[in-house]
Amino acid sequence: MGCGAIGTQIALAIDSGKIPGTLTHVYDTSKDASSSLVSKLKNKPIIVENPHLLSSYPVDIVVEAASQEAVRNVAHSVLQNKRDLMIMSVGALLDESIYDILSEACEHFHKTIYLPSGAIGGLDTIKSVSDLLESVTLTTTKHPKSLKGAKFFETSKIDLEKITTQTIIFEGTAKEAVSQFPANINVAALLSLVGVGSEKTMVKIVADPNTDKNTHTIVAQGKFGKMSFNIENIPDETNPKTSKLAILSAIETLRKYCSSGISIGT
Ligand SMILES: NC(=O)C1=CN([C@@H]2O[C@H](COP(=O)(O)OP(=O)(O)OC[C@H]3O[C@@H](n4cnc5c(N)ncnc54)[C@H](O)[C@@H]3O)[C@@H](O)[C@H]2O)C=CC1
Ligand SMILES: O=C([O-])CC(=O)C(=O)O
Repeated sequence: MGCGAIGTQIALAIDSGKIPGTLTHVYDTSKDASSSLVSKLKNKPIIVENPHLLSSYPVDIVVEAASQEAVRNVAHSVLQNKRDLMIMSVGALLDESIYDILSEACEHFHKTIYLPSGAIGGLDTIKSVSDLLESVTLTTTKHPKSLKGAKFFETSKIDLEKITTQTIIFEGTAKEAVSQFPANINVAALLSLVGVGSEKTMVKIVADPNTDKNTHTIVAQGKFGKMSFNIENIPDETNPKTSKLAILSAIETLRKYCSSGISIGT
């Protein structure tokens, strides 16, 4: 579900055998996007007419790489149809009612939702010390063009076109960040879910016209000590909002899902 930057690369990884699975069906609200994806593949999946059909076939897992709205509309029915689900638009899960409904559905239908680490690392360590955490902060720096189109700019006076030096665009909680920048800061949602929650995880978003990277800096402190994690991601060529690592992390999660053998890491 979602045939953009992430969905296309996942499909190509299945087609090339890197992920040992079969891609049977795809869906995108844009027919051009789904047709363009299918045209790139040797083994052609069926394009379905509505997203609920994806889980009506006997598949093992449905992969969401579309939008928070797609998660809100389709995630529950996927679990109800007894399919596992991988979610990239993790920001949708910061709505507690959605989180609770999906979490209960996982238990009820004995299914799992997979959230790849996306564009960051360090989630394994933060997860391990979660009971001892006192603070978690995330600073994300992107080129202004990678922040374009965010809901935040509908009401803000900041004009991205006029930014000439590093400028702090937003400072606040992960909850606010994810609602104002839904396509930019899913990583804040991931950090919130494994750490101190979305009201206590603090986020700073910086626009830097002189960078060609999507940089995420995480600092976590608590009764275990202090850790910091910095990553300078190369953005995807087709969608500069999305880092190459987010795509690779989705591919690795699915590769692991489709493989047996030794599993390394927390
Ligand atoms: N967890 C993480 O670390 C990361 C998550 N993301 C998120 O993953 C999602 C996909 O990212 P990209 O592939 O880079 O985006 P993209 O914009 O390149 O592609 C998204 C595709 O989904 C389609 N789409 C949008 N709403 C839809 C819906 N309701 N149902 C079906 N299709 C729909 C669009 O037409 C588009 O073709 C986005 O929500 C993005 O914010 C992106 C990067 C990192
Ligand atoms: O890919 C990235 O650098 C992060 C991103 O867009 C997100 O978390 O939504």
